[in-house]
Amino acid sequence: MPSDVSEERKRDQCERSICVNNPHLKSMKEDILYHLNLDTATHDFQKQFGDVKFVCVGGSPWRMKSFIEYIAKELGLEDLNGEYPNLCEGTDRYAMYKVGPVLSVSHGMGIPSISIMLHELIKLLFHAHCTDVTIVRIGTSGGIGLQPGTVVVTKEAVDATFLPRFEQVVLGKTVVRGTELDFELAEELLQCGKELAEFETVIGNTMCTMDFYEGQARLDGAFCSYTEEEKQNYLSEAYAAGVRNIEMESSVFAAMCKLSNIRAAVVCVTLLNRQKGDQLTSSHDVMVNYQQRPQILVGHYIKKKLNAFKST
Ligand SMILES: O=P(O)(O)O[C@@H]1C[C@H](O)[C@@H](CO)O1
Ligand SMILES: O=c1cc[nH]c(=O)[nH]1
Repeated sequence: MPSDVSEERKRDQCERSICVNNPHLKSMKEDILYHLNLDTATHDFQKQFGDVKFVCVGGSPWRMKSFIEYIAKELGLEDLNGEYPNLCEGTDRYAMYKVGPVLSVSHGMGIPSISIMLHELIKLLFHAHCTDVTIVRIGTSGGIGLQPGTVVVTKEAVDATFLPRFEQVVLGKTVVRGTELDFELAEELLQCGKELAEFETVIGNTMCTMDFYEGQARLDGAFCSYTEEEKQNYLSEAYAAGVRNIEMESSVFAAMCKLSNIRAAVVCVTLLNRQKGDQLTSSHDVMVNYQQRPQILVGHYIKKKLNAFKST
């Protein structure tokens, strides 16, 4: 049987429970999620996290704290003292907050950083016996051919050659993984953008790069070996391939969520139009406003879903 068919079957059997595919886990007495400063010996994961249905992740700990404050208010779950403890206290690698069924986790910058966090987060959800979880990356990005402040819901996460794949080196060999996201979820999020009508929301491909400067064809890094014209040609090729924004985590995020059978989406605001420049010149207030947009959109989606659960 081709491996993708058996993988598909395995996934169907899981029925939206979290899939980990590691035979070694069973023989471990305890599991230490080192970078989250959580472990199965001293924490009851099922009790603490078993009710999680929505996970939002983003690069900055500050953004993920502000998201939990926002969603708590939206869901009427505000803490009277305004206290939202960091569940990863004791490590400064990542920050994690929870209100009701919503978990908010920071992942730092770039593929290696989000990948480590996702390994540990996926195991956390697995140990907690969570089911039917939706995970959304709420991030920032550089746009192509879009007004700054536009929110892009990712259709496909592509690499720097515009292909929907993520390459991981395992035991010295390159393993290529698919980066499909949940199309239905992306459509629902786009619809939420339309309902809100507070800012432009579009669907498009997101290019995930290994670097912010040369990797994203910037002219303002410490090194640059190409001309402005070559930069513009590359961005035009990306646009022609359906790319509407560029960031640094979507491909591994999509690949790992797909492997673990978690419904996933990427929603990033564009901070600038890369065809017009490289430096981020908007004021602090404008940047803060832009960063809130994916939070507002995903907050609307979560509220809608929870209201729908209630009425069934
Ligand atoms: O979630 P964030 O805003 O961190 O995502 C993008 C991609 C990189 O991590 C970072 C670069 O500024 O922003
Ligand atoms: O241009 C940008 C802006 C935010 N994040 C990126 O990765 N690129």
